[in-house]
Parts: sequence; structure tokens; C-alpha cells
Amino acid sequence: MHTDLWERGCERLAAEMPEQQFNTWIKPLPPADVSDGGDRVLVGLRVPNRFKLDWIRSQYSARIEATLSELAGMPVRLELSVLQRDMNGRPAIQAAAPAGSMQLRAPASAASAAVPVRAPQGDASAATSSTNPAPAAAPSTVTDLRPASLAAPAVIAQRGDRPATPTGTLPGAPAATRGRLNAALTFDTLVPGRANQMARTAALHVVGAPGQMYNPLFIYGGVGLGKTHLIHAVGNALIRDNPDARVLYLHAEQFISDVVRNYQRKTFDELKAKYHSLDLLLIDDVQFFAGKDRTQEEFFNAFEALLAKRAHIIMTSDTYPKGLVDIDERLTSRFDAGLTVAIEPPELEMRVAILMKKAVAEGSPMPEDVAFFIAKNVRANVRELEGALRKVLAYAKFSHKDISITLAREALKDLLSIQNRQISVENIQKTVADFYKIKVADMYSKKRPVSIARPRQIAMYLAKEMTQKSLPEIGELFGGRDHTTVLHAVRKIGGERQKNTELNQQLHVLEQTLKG
Ligand SMILES: Nc1ncnc2c1ncn2[C@@H]1O[C@H](COP(=O)(O)OP(=O)(O)OP(=O)(O)O)[C@@H](O)[C@H]1O
Repeated sequence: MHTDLWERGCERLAAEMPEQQFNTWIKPLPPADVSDGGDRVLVGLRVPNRFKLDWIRSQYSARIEATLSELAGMPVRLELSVLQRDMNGRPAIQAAAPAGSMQLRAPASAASAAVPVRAPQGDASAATSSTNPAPAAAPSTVTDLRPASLAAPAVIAQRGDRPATPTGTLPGAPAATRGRLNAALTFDTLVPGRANQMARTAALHVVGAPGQMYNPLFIYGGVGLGKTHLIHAVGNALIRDNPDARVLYLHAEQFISDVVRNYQRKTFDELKAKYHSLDLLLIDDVQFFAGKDRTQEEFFNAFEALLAKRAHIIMTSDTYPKGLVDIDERLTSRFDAGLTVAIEPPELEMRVAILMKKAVAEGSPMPEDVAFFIAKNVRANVRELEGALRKVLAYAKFSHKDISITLAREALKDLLSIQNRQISVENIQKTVADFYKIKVADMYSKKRPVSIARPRQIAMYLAKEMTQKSLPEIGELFGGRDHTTVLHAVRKIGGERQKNTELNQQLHVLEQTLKG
């Protein structure tokens, strides 16, 4: 009697949920199994992988159950399981995860962000705060599924030669530890937020079950957004859980140097022995492999050897695998074969939380209004945020004044004036019009075809993000439009950006162009 319940539920969810969210998470699911459970209806949903399962459970299951219950006129219980394919590619069902439990083992510290992040409104954003930890940070009951190789005692211990962070969270003198890991870059010091939620969740999965799922894990995003921090956090957590694990962090350039050195000395066996024996390889900025054929070949070999023995590989890059240039396709397609996740620029609330947490770590707690002022004005990335914080703290120290907005404005006046000088709404309109090949006049016109309306919305979004102008001021500069039109554009493009990789890339390009 409830045979079409799932179809009806999907129709309802499609109408009620933001389109991107529905299309990403609900629409691709295979039809549910609906059965009679006595006093309730049982709805079995098969999800392609564990990551999606956890995400759907934490973000959408309550909503799905409520919608289906309403349609069925009786309680509905949702049962999620991972759909696996057997060797012939036929669907085969893995054991269902019990409802309400997360099948991953988060580091004990991961749930304890010191500064609460006010989660932005909306379905996909509900989970990140210290009082409401991200789903991945939930304590779990998973059995240890690690490959036997992780138990083998061996240590790759080398001195770090990348800038590292000491005990505070602002970068300073090197603090190298095992495997070139920086001990200060942990899940504890990484502020969670919407911008890094998926990447952080996936990283926590790797810590919970290395060598199992999402291998390789490919993390991409713009500069200074926390990619390096996140992969160090995975390495540190893994070593803490398993001191014998052979973990190595290195920047892609270090791998290149290694290949060159071994090439000159003809010691490729040593190179192989070093990399192929690892349990976890963390490799940063793989876009640096571009055009380096021999390096790519060696990396390919290491990659294949590590995956074959179920060691884990995590990579970072400034772009998604298919966006990498001058890297052999057989590599980029492998990069994409596990899980690819983006880290976005942090939203305002997250920037505030990062500032406050880092200020506390530096021993100078910062009033929220000051953090807000800085976060409003420093938007590009966390590294710039740290720079601004450092300036404000130093200024307060040397001038023997309390930290206030006035002091922050004074300390950051160069930075603020450069920003105000460089980015104007007119500049944004021109740059966006050039980029999408429309006329600048279309920015003010009343024309509505999507080929014009969309770039216009993108320009409005950038105007709000990158200038100090208010919504009514921006509306005025876009041909006397109402502030609600601007608000709609800002929300729409901001929301789409989270899910639409292509749009996100375009916005990155525009932002970089505008910042000169
Ligand atoms: N969510 C966060 N919470 C706390 N600190 C963060 C966060 N994100 C980034 N940081 C800090 O910002 C700085 C820059 O981060 P990181 O070096 O990891 O960026 P990245 O994405 O690897 O950049 P790049 O591509 O330039 O190497 C680091 O000091 C890092 O600790």
C-alpha cells in the first residue's frame, strides 16, 4: 500500500529542499525498499558508499523520515546500508550500519573545538560547533579494520623542512616531529566549519579506518585554507593511535627533489624502499608535479604499490584532479578514483571562530566584536586571517592597549586601505563581464536571459563578498535594483558555490583576478 512512498517522498523533498542539495544527495539514490514493519513502515535505502551514508544520516535522515511519515500517515523508519558491487559489478549489500551510530573512529580530540562556531542556517550546515560536533567527530564503536601492515614496527622519522607551527596556532619556529609531521597541526587546532566540513569528515574516516575507504583521498582548494593542516592532522592522529604506523608527510617539491637525487645517484631502489613501505603517505600540492615526467612516473609506481598493499594516500592540490594541467591522465584519473573533496574559503562565522581560537591559543583572548571586525575585512583565506591577527596582537602589546575595534582598525589600516582601494563594484562588474563575455552595460540593464542574469548575480555576490558596500548600495550600482534582489543573488551564488565545482572554480579565478 506504500509502494510509491519513496517516489512521492522524493517529489516532496525535491520541492522543499534546495535544488543543489536534493540533486547531490537524494536524487542519485536507487529506489528504496518499502516494507511493512507492523506499527511502522520500513524504508531501506542503499547508498553508494560509507561517506555518503554518514552524510545522509547526519544531515538528511530525520527530514526524510519526517516527510515519509507524513505521506504514509504512520511512522517511518529509515534503514541505510552501503551498496557494494561484487566482482562482476552486480550490486551486493554490505551489512547495514545500525541507525544512529557512526562507523568511524574519530580522534578523541576531534570533538573538542574550543570556540563555538555558530552554524549557518540550512540543511547541510547544521553540524559544526563545539557544542554540536560535526558528525564525523562523534564517538564511535568501529572495530579496528586496519591492514596488518600498520602493525609492523617501522618509523620514517625525518626532520621537517617545511615551515611548521609551534605550540601556539600562529606559524612560527619549526616544530618538527616524526614523519615530517608538525605536531601542532591537529584536529584539535583545526576549527571545523561548513567550509571544511566534508574534507574534515573524510579525513576523520581515514584516521578511523586507514587503507579502507576513500583511498586515495584528494583534497583541493585555494591557498591558505587548511589543506596542509588537515593532512598533518590525519598523520598526527594516526601516529597517536598507532605509534608504529609508518607515516610520511611531504610537499610535492620534496618528492621531486628526492627523485632527482636518486636519479643522479642511480639509487632508485632506495627511493622505492622508502616510499613503497609506508602505511600513510601525505603529499601536499601535487599540482607541482606538472611537467615533471620522471617524477610522475615514480609517483605512479609508489602510488600503485601503496594502494596494492592498502596503505593510504592523501593528496592536496589547488585544483580538482581533472583540472590539473601537465599531469599524465593515468595519474589524474587515479587521483580521482577514491574520494575528492574541496575545502572552501571559510564563511564569516568560521573566520570569527578561527580568530578567537587562535587568539586564545596565543594567550590574548579577543572580544567577539573585534574578531568580527577583522573577519569581515579579511576574507581571502586563513593564512591572511592569521597575519591580521598577528598584527593586531603585536600592536596591542607594543602600544599597551586593550584589544578593541579601534585598535584593530589602526593596526590593520594598511591592509584595509589596500583592500578598499583595489576592489570596487565597478571593477567587479567589468571583470565579471569580461569573464563571461557580456557587455558591462548588461550589469545595469533590465535584461533577464540567463546568459546575462547569471553573471550579473555573480557580480552582485562578489560585490558583497569583496567590498564594504551594503546591499542597497550594491543594488543602486546595479541599475537601481532593490536590495532584496542583491540578497537573493548573494544567497543563491553562495549556496551553489558549495556544491558546484565548476562555479566554484570560476569564482576562484574571478577573486584572484580582482585581488591582483
Ligand atoms: N580551519 C582552520 N582552523 C584553524 N587554523 C586553520 C584552519 N584552516 C587553516 N588554518 C591555518 O591557516 C594556515 C594556512 O593553512 P594551510 O597551510 O593548511 O593552508 P593550505 O590550504 O595548505 O595552503 P597552501 O595551498 O598555500 O599550502 C595554517 O597556519 C593553518 O593552521
